[in-house]
Amino acid sequence: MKSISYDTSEPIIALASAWGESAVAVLRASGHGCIPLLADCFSRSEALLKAPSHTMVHGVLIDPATGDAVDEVVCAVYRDGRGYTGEEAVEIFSHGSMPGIQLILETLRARGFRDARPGEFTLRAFLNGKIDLTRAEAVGEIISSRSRAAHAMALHRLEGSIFRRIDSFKEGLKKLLAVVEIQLDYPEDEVSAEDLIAEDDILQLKGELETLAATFSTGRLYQEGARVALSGRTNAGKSSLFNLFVREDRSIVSDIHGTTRDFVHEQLSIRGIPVTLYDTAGLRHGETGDTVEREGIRRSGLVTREADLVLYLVDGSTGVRTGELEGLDPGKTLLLWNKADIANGPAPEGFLSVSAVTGEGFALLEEEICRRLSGVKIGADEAVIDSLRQRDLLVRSAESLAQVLEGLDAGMPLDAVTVDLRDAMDALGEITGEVTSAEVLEDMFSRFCVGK
Ligand SMILES: Nc1nc2c(c(=O)[nH]1)N(C=O)[C@@H](CNc1ccc(C(=O)N[C@@H](CCC(=O)O)C(=O)O)cc1)CN2
Ligand SMILES: Nc1nc2c(ncn2[C@@H]2O[C@H](COP(=O)(O)OP(=O)(O)OP(=O)(O)O)[C@@H](O)[C@H]2O)c(=O)[nH]1
Ligand SMILES: [Mg+2]
Repeated sequence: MKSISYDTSEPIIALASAWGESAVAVLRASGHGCIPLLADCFSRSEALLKAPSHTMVHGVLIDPATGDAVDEVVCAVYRDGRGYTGEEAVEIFSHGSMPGIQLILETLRARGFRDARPGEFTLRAFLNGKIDLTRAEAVGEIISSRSRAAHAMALHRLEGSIFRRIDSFKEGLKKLLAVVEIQLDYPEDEVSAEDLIAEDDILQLKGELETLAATFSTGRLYQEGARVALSGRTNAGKSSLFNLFVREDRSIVSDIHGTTRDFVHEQLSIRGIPVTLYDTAGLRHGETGDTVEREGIRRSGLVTREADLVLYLVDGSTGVRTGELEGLDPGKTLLLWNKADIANGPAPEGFLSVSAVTGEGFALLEEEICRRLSGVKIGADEAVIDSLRQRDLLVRSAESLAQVLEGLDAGMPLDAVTVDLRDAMDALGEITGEVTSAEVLEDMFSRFCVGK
């Protein structure tokens, strides 16, 4: 545990801001002795050496080999045990010039810094006990978040929401294990596992683990988004509804059947869920269009098949054609009764009434899309996971508890049941990083960006 194939005591350096021209760039240096190393190539060497933690020093970086100025910078100083990495660190705010950044990196490499590996600053923060693994993962998740909702959820995790949940699960298990382990020390007392372990407690804990594991699909949804396709016969109003969603005249609308020839798509956000919305070529029954239209319909069919949710529009002024709803997958189809403003009658059972022209029913439609995609409603302060690693470990922990319950039912001896209890505990320990192999750490942090 905690033995990584590269040296975590060496001073490291990396560009922390994006690689490119910018107003100001940030370079991070971390590791024992990095302040004196930098002071050797700084115009105000004494000021840097004496700077208290969490203060800034302005000066000029100088190449000590030549005495040439490298760049005018501001250094932020973090003393041992403080700051992000929990070790001596300096952030250099330089001009955001690409050749300038390269020159700084070269100068510092020559002074004994080595280039940081991806995620190495965060790895050090973990190894130095500044953050647990759920928070370390949250840092990566914040950076890669693709929607505001995903960002807010990841920030919540950085603030410790998952850590606290796991910790409370661990507390519950710890109490159970304490009782059991005392008993194991006195094998002469004949107490059965069933007498010691309350099945209800295990059942409840198992349920909570499964509930948290299940939030993974929500976390993924808000991060990766969903594909939603508009489908239906020609002239049903798909392109009109598409334009209402994207709030511009993106797709051509006309009363000519077969106006949309090829699918069109746009990115949008529906109640915080990133959605790729597709407008497709309308379907014709009986009559066949020209070859271009047929190819458009074929391509649209592929889009519909791949979609997570299909909004199937029926023109409410002409109604449902016989057989037109056959072959739709009810699991991922939302039936819409469009043109409610001029429809002959109310929406039939199972249809949601909307009008792409007046906007009637649109808010309800958005709500229904959100409900259908996420399945569950997530409160603002609820913990949601977005890590496959955490999900798998939660499932493993819950499975171990299932084993405990089976063991109790089968009248298994106490020591056998204890093995499963301990495994449930170990899986939780892996989530926060108390028991984690070097391979897991290397794998996790290698997916971070350099400089993080
Ligand atoms: N300049 C800068 N901005 C940054 C970061 C950074 O490392 N540097 N961060 C990196 O991701 C994020 C913020 N994370 C940080 C976490 C801890 C500390 C820190 O100095 N902690 C002190 C306590 C400070 C206090 O008293 O509030 C400590 O642990 O001693 C700083 C930034 C985003 N912005
Ligand atoms: N009154 C009314 N007219 C609508 C509504 N939605 C669409 N229309 C009209 O219906 C006609 C067809 O609309 P489109 O959005 O082009 O229909 P489409 O489903 O994309 O048609 P294709 O691309 O041919 O498959 C247009 O004249 C629209 O103005 C609605 O809710 N109410
Ligand atoms: Mg169209």
